Amino acid sequence: MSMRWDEEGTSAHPSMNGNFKMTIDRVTEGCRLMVKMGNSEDVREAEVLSIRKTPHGYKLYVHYIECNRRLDEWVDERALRLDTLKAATKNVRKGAVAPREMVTPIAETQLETSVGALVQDLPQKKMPTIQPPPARRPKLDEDEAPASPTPFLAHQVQPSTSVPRTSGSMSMVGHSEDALTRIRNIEMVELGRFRMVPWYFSPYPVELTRLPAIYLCEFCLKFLKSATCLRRHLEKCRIKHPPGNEIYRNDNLSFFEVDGRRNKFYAQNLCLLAKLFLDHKTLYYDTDPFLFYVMAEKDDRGFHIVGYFSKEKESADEYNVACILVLPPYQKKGYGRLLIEFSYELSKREGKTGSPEKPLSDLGLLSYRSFWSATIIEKLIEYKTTWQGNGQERPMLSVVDLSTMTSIRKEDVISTLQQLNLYKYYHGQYVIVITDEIKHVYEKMQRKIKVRIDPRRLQWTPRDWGKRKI
Ligand SMILES: CC(=O)SCCNC(=O)CCNC(=O)[C@H](O)C(C)(C)COP(=O)(O)OP(=O)(O)OC[C@H]1O[C@@H](n2cnc3c(N)ncnc32)[C@H](O)[C@@H]1OP(=O)(O)O
Repeated sequence: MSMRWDEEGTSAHPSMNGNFKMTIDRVTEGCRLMVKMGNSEDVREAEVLSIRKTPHGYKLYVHYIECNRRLDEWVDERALRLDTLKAATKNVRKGAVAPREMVTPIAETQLETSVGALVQDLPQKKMPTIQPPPARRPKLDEDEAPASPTPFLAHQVQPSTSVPRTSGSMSMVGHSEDALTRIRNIEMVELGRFRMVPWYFSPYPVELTRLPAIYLCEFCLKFLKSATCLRRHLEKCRIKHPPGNEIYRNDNLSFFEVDGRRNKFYAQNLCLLAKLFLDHKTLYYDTDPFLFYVMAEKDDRGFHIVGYFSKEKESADEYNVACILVLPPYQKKGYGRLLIEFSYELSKREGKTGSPEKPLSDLGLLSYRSFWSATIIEKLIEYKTTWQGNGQERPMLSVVDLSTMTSIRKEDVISTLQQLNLYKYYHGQYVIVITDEIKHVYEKMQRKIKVRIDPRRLQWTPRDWGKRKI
């Protein structure tokens, strides 16, 4: 449900009539109401996830219904359409959200903190105190830790309910409904020459969640609390590329294979960073069973991380990608497609078919659909145009053939053909139909794809992890 703020008219805002004070008191975590979105004139139905009292009134963290969580935001109480309030239907977990009266008002100076044009006017977040979790948590260096030690991660991200897998770079389970992990906790990340506004929660040490920005070494991904600490770190840090073997280089683009067991520090830091932009994954600290394929761009200062995908050393479900990410400054430029293409090149070398771990995010689905379509259409067109059968009839091309040629799992081939409307039931069997229209789609796609993976440049031999110690 969405409407324009203008159409509704600010005069209808309940703050204009006398019962505003009374109504705001009825707003609780879990309730729903119409809210004016921060960066537009749209008004959408939203769920209130958290409420803070500030010297200027209330701030509310809201999730817009049927929208991706990366649009969740802190809004001013004036953005609320209080006359549309619907009481909370589900029980808010005890202890997950601080009752309003327990929240300390935020100092005015803190509210005005801003770092660069990208920073939103967010209050410093004060999380409710939760029992500190058991072992294995990322740590700030001793000399970099804040003077007063605070409980570490305010939340153990590993879900307590039963899960199919309890180790891994990230699990597909645990699209957390916990109020705490539904709230973005890091305001800004500085990585190399970029500043990025995170999309989602990531379990960085709680000390860092109170800062206007956190600073990451772009080569080893160590997180630091200030630009000064980063400067000091950079004087010592000798690494100029991701750890592990460089297994591919074409012009200035490289891929490094990072073993999650041998390079635990890097792998964990990579997962923490990635979680800021991955919503539907839960972070674990056991990176041993994973390999991380990090794509980096080279210049005279070193290899700068662009994105990565992780892959289980041994996947019972034959997944060839666990998590995939392109850092926001590099998104929508074709790098996601390159990562996906690379993952299938690895599968081809392994002589296997593969598929990404489910569920896919909205952007993941778009990217995979686009890659699968382009790859399958390419094979169909190649097949149609290159057949030299010396007058013999062309043999039928099957779904299994397409799957073998591309390493795209059979089910994904079928769903792509269906989506492209190329899979038809004809005379009692399914046949693949290549239309003229699809040739135009193919030409358009070819024009769009600027860079591709060159398989000849891949220096990599698959390993049998079953025989090795993971
Ligand atoms: C298995 C899993 O891990 S699923 C999780 C996937 N990862 C995430 O969601 C993390 C956050 N998102 C990302 O990191 C990136 O958006 C990725 C990796 C999904 C895609 O990377 P990008 O470099 O942006 O993708 P790329 O530029 O190659 O585009 C690939 C296709 O997706 C489409 N696409 C990508 N982003 C968008 C967007 N924001 N809006 C619309 N279409 C988009 C592109 O148009 C393109 O399709 P086309 O060639 O038909 O035009």
